[in-house]
Amino acid sequence: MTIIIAVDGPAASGKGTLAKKLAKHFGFHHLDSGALYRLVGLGVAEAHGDPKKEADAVEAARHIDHRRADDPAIRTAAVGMLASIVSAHPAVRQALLDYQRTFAKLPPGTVIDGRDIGTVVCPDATVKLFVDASAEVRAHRRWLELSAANPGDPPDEARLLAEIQERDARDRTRAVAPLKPADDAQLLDTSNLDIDAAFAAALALVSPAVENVLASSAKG
Ligand SMILES: Nc1ncnc2c1ncn2[C@@H]1O[C@H](COP(=O)(O)OP(=O)(O)O)[C@@H](O)[C@H]1O
Ligand SMILES: Nc1ccn([C@@H]2O[C@H](COP(=O)(O)OP(=O)(O)O)[C@@H](O)[C@H]2O)c(=O)n1
Repeated sequence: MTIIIAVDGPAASGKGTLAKKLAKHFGFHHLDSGALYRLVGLGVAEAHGDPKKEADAVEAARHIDHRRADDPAIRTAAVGMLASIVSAHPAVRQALLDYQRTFAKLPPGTVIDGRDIGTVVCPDATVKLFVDASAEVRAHRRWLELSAANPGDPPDEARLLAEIQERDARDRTRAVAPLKPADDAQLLDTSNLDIDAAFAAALALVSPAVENVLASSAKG
């Protein structure tokens, strides 16, 4: 039985950082589901389509190039905004569902981060985390990240905060798979935790469930 750790949360809450570290710790596979939506957003832009048009967004979703998941071009605030617009189309979410669910089953375990992993993609996940932090803290973290990636042209922090708030509001209020904690998710606020402290807290929350499954599969 594959162990699935679902890590959801709003923009720049640190869910990707925690998901990667958890995957490394347990020797599990990691999927950044947000990268899929970012690739769709980028695909629409490159095809000169309209992200608000479901047909344009679905076309891009059917042709995403997974090899570009590490492309820095998808990490910009502008592509984050496009991702949030295309991800509100039900048919786009549907087009990406099979890939995520197939990935989730890779043995011995997977860690997937996103917005709807614990609620829609993997409602039966072994354990679910919902990572959060204040909007100001999240915008500052994203500012540090984008400034480091592009020191010659750092983004405006106030604008980043506004964009993150706009994106979160859209993600939280969309009709399909809105951003919200699953009923059985464990909440982790990282506003006052550095990366090491957040990881220690995340590990303490998920370890009991993971160890439990590992112990019962060892017994056979
Ligand atoms: N607890 C934390 N304290 C300080 N910085 C953090 C923390 N968690 C993540 N970061 C940094 O904040 C930025 C956004 O984190 P990331 O994991 O990409 O967030 P998300 O996946 O939720 O968008 C990254 O530069 C990351 O290194
Ligand atoms: N499982 C997911 C993951 C991302 N998304 C969408 O994709 C956008 C970009 O996601 P992301 O995880 O890369 O964003 P950040 O948290 O890294 O800023 C989000 O704002 C959501 O609109 C989603 O709808 N469902």
